[in-house]
Amino acid sequence: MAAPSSLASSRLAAAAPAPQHHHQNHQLRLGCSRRRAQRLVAMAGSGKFFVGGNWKCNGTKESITKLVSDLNAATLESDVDVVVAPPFIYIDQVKSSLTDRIEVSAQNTWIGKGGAFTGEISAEQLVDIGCQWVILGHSERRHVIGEDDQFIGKKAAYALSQNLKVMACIGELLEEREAGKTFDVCFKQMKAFADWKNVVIAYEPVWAIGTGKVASPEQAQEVHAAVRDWLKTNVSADVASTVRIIYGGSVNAANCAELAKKEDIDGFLVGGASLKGPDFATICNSVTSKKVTA
Ligand SMILES: O=C[C@H](O)COP(=O)(O)O
Repeated sequence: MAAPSSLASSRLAAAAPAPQHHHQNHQLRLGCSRRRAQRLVAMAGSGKFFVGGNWKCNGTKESITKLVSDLNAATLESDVDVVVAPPFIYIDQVKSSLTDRIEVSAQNTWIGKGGAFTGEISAEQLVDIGCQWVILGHSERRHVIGEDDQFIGKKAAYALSQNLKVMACIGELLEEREAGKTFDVCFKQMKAFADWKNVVIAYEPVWAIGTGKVASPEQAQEVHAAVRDWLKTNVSADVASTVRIIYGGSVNAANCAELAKKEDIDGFLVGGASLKGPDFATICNSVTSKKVTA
């Protein structure tokens, strides 16, 4: 595997915590190469590169009008699925003004059917306004709001039952990585999700989110490969070979190309850089780096 070549990537990788050591790493990587060859065949036509923009709790009517305008004007490669996730109150505005080329996601949803749940938004309501996706299990909901695996798993099952597609987020805290628990944490979080059809997995190490300390391509690839291996063992070879595993955490226009070259990185979930239309378009178009090495 090629090391990051640009100065920017090298600096960012150096700032990140040390890679996870795993005694089966060599076998894992050899296995992944074989899996990749199968996966490209299985994914043909349906397993596009995927980039999501999570706008989090940012924006105003004015700034979102500008962002949508920039996105509408962007030239996007044809072989990338693009989704943006505005705050709830702007979804309708975005949905009605954004090109159909880009799908729209919520950042959360209620656990079940709507009703007397003050402040919540149901999956049925999201579908009603044309929203196609929902982000679930994001670290800010796990670690700031306090959502646990069981709650997240139920939300995912209900959202999928209502025909929303799901970006399912997993990822370890810094102290969990330093304790060598990255894989265990991610696998435990994945057990909460039962149905993998219409799910994209977003590996987002918590220490990399909003910190500028992006995971190195090797760090991200290592976890993505392990996640795929876990799916093969615990779900099915078919799911393992077709599900998209995207990386999130301080992805930007400068570091996306090196990350995209890794065989098990199928795209990105982008926070801060998704608020700038041209930068987000550059990240979407990093699929061209993927094609060079695939
Ligand atoms: O959902 C997106 C992630 O939390 C990444 O955010 P970030 O790109 O600002 O680090």
